[in-house]
Amino acid sequence: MPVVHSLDDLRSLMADWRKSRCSIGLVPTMGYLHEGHVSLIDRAAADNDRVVVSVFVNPTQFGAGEDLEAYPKDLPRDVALAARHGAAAVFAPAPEDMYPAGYSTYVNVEGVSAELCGRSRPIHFRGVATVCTKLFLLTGADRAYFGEKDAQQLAVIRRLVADLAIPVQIVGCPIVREADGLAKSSRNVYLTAEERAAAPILHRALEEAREKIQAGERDARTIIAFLEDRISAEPLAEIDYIQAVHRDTIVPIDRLEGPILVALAVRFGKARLIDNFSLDL
Ligand SMILES: Nc1ncnc2c1ncn2[C@@H]1O[C@H](COP(=O)(O)OP(=O)(O)OP(=O)(O)O)[C@@H](O)[C@H]1O
Ligand SMILES: CC(C)(CO)[C@@H](O)C(=O)[O-]
Ligand code: BAL
Repeated sequence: MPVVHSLDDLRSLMADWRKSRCSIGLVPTMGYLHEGHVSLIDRAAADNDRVVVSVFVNPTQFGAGEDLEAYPKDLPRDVALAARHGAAAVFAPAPEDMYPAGYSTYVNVEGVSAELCGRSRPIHFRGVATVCTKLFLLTGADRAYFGEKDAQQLAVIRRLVADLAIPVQIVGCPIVREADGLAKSSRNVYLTAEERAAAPILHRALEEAREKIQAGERDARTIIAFLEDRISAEPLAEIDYIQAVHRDTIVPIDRLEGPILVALAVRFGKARLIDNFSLDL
């Protein structure tokens, strides 16, 4: 399976695939692949003739003081895993090829980027939208696969391709979890043993909140206060945000009605973990 580093090599490989009338699935990742990524690759391989997995720790989505340098990497392992799950190529560009000297063009998806992670990571979604636009244009993919763990990212990408009329179908894939409910994340490696043992509180609390809503609770503040109480009782947890929003527009809501997303970000030591659930009410 080819590992492509340059933009020109990627373009010519995609042109070959197109010439053979193959449909193309794209799975954008930052590498250090786990079962969450694998579920996206499996789905892409089931839906498309060819799958390209991108592995790129995108510098423009990291703010000052975030973990850009520390982000875990293991390209040989990623390549082997992607190949085993049916990928036909891995695209692993260098930052200076994606952002050469003089680079000045960014994609800003307004509104949907503002709340949740946008509050504490103000430039994050500009970087995500920019790199994803570039990946969509470079690959000409028919479909691109994103995890529901990053629910706001999924909403940003859906808005982006609708607004810019990019002809790629965006496919959302369910959250893959550890046996104790913790959402799989490359950043889980930052957790100490004590923090790892405490982190499943996020999923437990979200499940309890979901049950309350399913039992009829419709006041968003009640649900958020419940989650704040449950999570702040864990001494290792430091809440970044807990919010209830409309799932597509990411606008905060007071009443839990329609397509809702209840999402949180919580720090455990060096790891900032995100999780969520969504319901159609
Ligand atoms: N547990 C998971 N279940 C489903 N999809 C996931 C999961 N974790 C990541 N993904 C998806 O994989 C894609 C690439 O994500 P990324 O490489 O940032 O992995 P990550 O584990 O989420 O990393 P981090 O948590 O450190 O940001 C994204 O679309 C993301 O939503
Ligand atoms: C979509 C993405 C690969 C863009 O860098 C990243 O934000 C991620 O891994 O979710
Ligand atoms: N999965 C989102 C990538 C990031 O946190 O930068």
